[in-house]
Formats: sequence, structure tokens, C-alpha cells
Amino acid sequence: MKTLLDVQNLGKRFEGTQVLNDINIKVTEGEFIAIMGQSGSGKSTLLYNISGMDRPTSGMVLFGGKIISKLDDKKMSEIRLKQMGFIFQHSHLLKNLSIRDNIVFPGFKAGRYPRDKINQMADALMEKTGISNVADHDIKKVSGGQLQRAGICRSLINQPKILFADEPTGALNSSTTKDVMNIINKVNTEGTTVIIVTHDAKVAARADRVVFLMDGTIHDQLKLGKYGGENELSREKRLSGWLEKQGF
Ligand SMILES: Nc1ncnc2c1ncn2[C@@H]1O[C@H](COP(=O)(O)OP(=O)(O)OP(=O)(O)O)[C@@H](O)[C@H]1O
Repeated sequence: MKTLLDVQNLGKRFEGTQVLNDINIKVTEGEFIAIMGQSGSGKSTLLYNISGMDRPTSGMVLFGGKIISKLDDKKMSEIRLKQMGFIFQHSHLLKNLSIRDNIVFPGFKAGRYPRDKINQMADALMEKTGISNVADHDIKKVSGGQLQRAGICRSLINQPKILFADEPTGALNSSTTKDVMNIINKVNTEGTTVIIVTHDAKVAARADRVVFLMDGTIHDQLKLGKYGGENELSREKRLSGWLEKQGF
């Protein structure tokens, strides 16, 4: 399989504090990676630095074989808009716009397809994630789970190669977490590479590989293989045993 994201000797320093140190990781096309670690270990910082939301202070990041960590803001924003999707704990949808308008917005901005086609793609995404019934609702009038699904639809409207998610289920209850993770696993099965930061072992158990960060370095990695074949409980057990060894 081809390497999509290649992180080489990445370091990040904030005002005299070295937060990430010598991070090396290769992510292959179609892979699903979960990043775990104690609070403050540098998980979100790593996600921001490998996705071009922030710049590393040392090392480099290659995306599709091209160095992206040294691109100017304009070029980086274009790559983020057209080739990457982002989901956060809170979906940050635009107020005073409907769910549908929020979802099509980055599609219109990227301008890769005519507006009719983008509207059709938004309809298909809402159908797939079960929010067609609230498509025209104001974002203040839907549930947290529906908002998060809308955030997922928005992140997918430009058919990104990779989806970055920072605690996407952090504000959801366990049943909605399961629904959202089912969607993310499906998107991954259909070919989108996924990198997710999570505190939740049940969420991380959905990934092919779990990376454990400690004090800003990769402490260990666990290969779980593709989700779906193995019994869910035994997979979670394998992960929790490994996490215990990491002191988590
Ligand atoms: N913009 C910033 N300026 C200065 N320090 C920062 C900045 N962003 C993060 N840090 C520091 O970097 C360290 C790692 O933060 P980060 O948010 O990446 O950790 P995390 O593992 O995601 O934590 P959590 O699980 O609590 O979200 C922390 O000590 C944090 O205070």
C-alpha cells in the first residue's frame, strides 16, 4: 500500500517548551489510526502539526509524497479544503445557517463541482448519516449527535483523502458514540484514511493501529488490524491490556 502521510523527525516547541519530539510515523492509504495518551502528552498538537493546521518547529510532513510542512498558509489552506477533512469535539457549524447550508459551504468554496452536484452529494451524505430529516433545520434546533453527524458530512463534502478527528465523540453519549463511530468506520472502509485522537478505548478499538504518546514521543504502537472481522469484545480486551501496560 502507498504511504499517504509521512511524518519525519517531527518536533514542536512552544515558547521554550518542547511538546513533541522526534515523531516518526508513516500512514498508508486507507489506514485508520487512533492516537492515545495521557492528557497533555501532545495528541492534539500532533494532529494539528501533521494536518497543516499548525507548523512543526523541526522535521517535516509529507502528504502524497509532497512536503506540506513548509507550504505557505494559502497553499496549505487549499490542501486542507480540498484533500483533508476535519472533525472536532464540537462541530463548529456556522450559526444562522441550516444543516444543509453548513454541509455544502466548503463544497461551494472548493468549487470542484457545480452547485447542483454538491447539493446532491450533501443529500447522499445526510441520508447515509441519518440526518436527512433535519437538513433544513437551524443548527440550534438539532441534537448534539445530529450536529456531529452534520460535522462529518461537512468534512466529507470535498471527498477528502484523509479525515482528521480530534475527540469527535468527546461530547456524545455511548449510544451516539457508537453510531458516529459506525459512520467513521464505514467512511474508512470506503477508502478514506482516518486519524483520530481519543481518550476512549472503545473508540480507539475501531482503528487498525493505535499509537500511544508519552511526553511528546511515540511510546508504543499496537496493530489491531481491520475492524469488523474479530469479535468486538476480544478486540477491546486486547487493547485495554496493552493500554494498561502503557500505564493508561
Ligand atoms: N498553543 C500552545 N502554546 C503553548 N503550549 C501549548 C499550546 N498548545 C498546547 N500546548 C501545550 O502542549 C502540551 C500538549 O498539549 P495537547 O493539547 O497537545 O495535549 P493532549 O494530549 O491533546 O491533551 P488532552 O488530552 O488534555 O487534550 C500541553 O502541555 C499544552 O499546555
